[in-house]
Amino acid sequence: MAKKQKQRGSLRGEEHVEAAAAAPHEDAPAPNAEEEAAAQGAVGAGSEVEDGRSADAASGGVEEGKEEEAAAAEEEEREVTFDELGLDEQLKRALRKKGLTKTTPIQREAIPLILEGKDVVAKAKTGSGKTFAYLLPLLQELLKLCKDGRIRKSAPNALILVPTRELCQQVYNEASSLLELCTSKLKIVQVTASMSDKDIKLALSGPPNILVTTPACVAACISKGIVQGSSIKESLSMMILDEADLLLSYRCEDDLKALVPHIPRSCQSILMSATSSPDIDKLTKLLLHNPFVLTLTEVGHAKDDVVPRNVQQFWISCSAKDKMLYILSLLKLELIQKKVLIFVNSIDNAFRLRLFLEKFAIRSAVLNAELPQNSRLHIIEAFNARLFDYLIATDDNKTKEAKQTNKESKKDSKGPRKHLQQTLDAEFGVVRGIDFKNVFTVVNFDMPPNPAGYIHRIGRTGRANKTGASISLVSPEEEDVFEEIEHMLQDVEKKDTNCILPFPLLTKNAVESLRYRTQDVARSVTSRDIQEARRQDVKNEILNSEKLKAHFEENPTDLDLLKHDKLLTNKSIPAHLRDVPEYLIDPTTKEASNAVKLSRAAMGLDNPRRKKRMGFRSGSGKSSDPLRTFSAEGKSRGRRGKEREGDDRRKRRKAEI
Ligand SMILES: Nc1ncnc2c1ncn2[C@@H]1O[C@H](COP(=O)(O)OP(=O)(O)OP(=O)(O)O)[C@@H](O)[C@H]1O
Repeated sequence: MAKKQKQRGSLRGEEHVEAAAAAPHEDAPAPNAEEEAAAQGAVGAGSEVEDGRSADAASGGVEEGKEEEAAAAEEEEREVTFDELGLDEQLKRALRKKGLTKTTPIQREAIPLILEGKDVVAKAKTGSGKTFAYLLPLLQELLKLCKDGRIRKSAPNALILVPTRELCQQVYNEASSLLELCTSKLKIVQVTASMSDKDIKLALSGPPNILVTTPACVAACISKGIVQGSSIKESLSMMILDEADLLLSYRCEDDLKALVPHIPRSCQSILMSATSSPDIDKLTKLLLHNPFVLTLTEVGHAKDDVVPRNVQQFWISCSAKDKMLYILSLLKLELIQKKVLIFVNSIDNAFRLRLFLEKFAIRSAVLNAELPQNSRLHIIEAFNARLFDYLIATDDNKTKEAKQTNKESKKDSKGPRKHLQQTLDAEFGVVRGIDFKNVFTVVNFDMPPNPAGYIHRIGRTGRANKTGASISLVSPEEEDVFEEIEHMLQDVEKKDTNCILPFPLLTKNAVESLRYRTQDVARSVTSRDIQEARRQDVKNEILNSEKLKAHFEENPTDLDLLKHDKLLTNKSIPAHLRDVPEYLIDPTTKEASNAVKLSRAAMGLDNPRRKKRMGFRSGSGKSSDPLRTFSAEGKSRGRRGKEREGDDRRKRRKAEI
């Protein structure tokens, strides 16, 4: 049962439990103390990042009962293993096989409550392991119903609702990877609005035990009669609202309201969220019954309510037009740790940045809402597998461009399609809950529109207790939102000091030494180049996406065959742009850059065997290259098919040269 929960009274009739968090679990592949020190020396020189627990002790305030509090904190920080939570033997075995033994704080608190059958609202910071916190008890409950022969079969028994398709895929993958390791079988499917009604019907025939989907998609299934409301009422035992703080921002309210009449009173509902907001209260009232509210903070260190303690936050003040210069300095002088996720606020900016970096031999990929879904998933998986180090992402589908393109695509939808129609996916969300693996640095090239956006962006690093850093490039026009973010962080930390520190490793000299080259190159990236690159990228990705879909389903580890960071232009890069001459780098910058490299080596990030250990195959040769063996005719081809393939291959080689 949940350890050391403190009853904090009642919140509008709900039981409110505040559970203090434990120390970092050892299972998370966090760097060891030396690595950590090296990393901090590199990125955090001169910073005042505190240890959560000592800060907590200092700010504890109340003299009385200090000892008691310390004892309670010690108990709270005790590591709890999955074995202690009363989980089913097959789930415990599956977790062991995945190398997971110790729970994260949210898991050790939420799992027992959910296993008791309670409705639970769980709020815990990004990357804290909320997915397993609900998946494990959910699977346990369904395995038990199956075993007891009490499973009802007219519709899915459990519904997991998430805001975006990317999250559907992610949750589906997590659950499937556990189920594959269990002996009893449960059927899980994901359906999204991108599927045809026929495919959805097929997926739901059976029916599955678990359905992972978006509120919009499930509402559409009910209204089209693909799923009968009465069947849901008869079968549904559990419903999860994951990333609940984002569900309403994806305009899901009406869809969720449409679902309410079909949810049986007996259904257990769980709501997971990374932040608190009025939206959460709204959803709680709409869908949960007298829930336990779990709010996870790091033993009184409230800052960790929103930003993980292991993430150091920095900022750099610069004009909007100097941002290219600053990002180039950070990357080219190797002052930040890879992998790097760079956020921009528009797709054009993303391509402008990609083209600009490319001219300095820095390869990156762009992730945005106009790419086909398969490509987006491949990009995320390839980035996770360390096949490239820099990913530029637009994180919001409510950009000016999105509104405009959506309007245009509606207008055009009946007419013939000229060229390639670029539609933005309303269910797209890059930042939103995506579990990017091993991102060390998040860069806000453009500042997010609000503090919530900042929290979700920063949450892509420092996941599962790993070390991370964030750097925000703040122009004078963005100072208001930056102040808002700082105030929000100070408010939760209840401190006057700034949580976001000036980035200490980039000197004025270092920046100025690159100015001359940067200005020239930045000017050479024209709007026409950007439009062309953008159009070409979508076109390539659509082709790749269709061709490779089936192949990747069968060979999920062949990711490196799809190069998302391929050069957009085929001009060769002059040597003076490719390498920064030694004489331009001042001694301070050289020292800082060496420290970053050292810390990278200390963390084993340069070790090629590491990739192998992660289970990813390297280029597996011609025969398994889907781009070389695919044909529009399918698997069995005659001579004509082979000839055509040969032609394609020749053409492709030509195009690649
Ligand atoms: N007990 C554990 N030990 C080690 N790693 C874990 C454990 N539980 C989860 N993880 C890993 O931690 C990472 C983050 O987990 P998850 O995506 O569930 O976080 P989250 O709280 O849902 O984050 P967000 O709010 O950003 O969506 C994942 O890579 C997951 O595999």
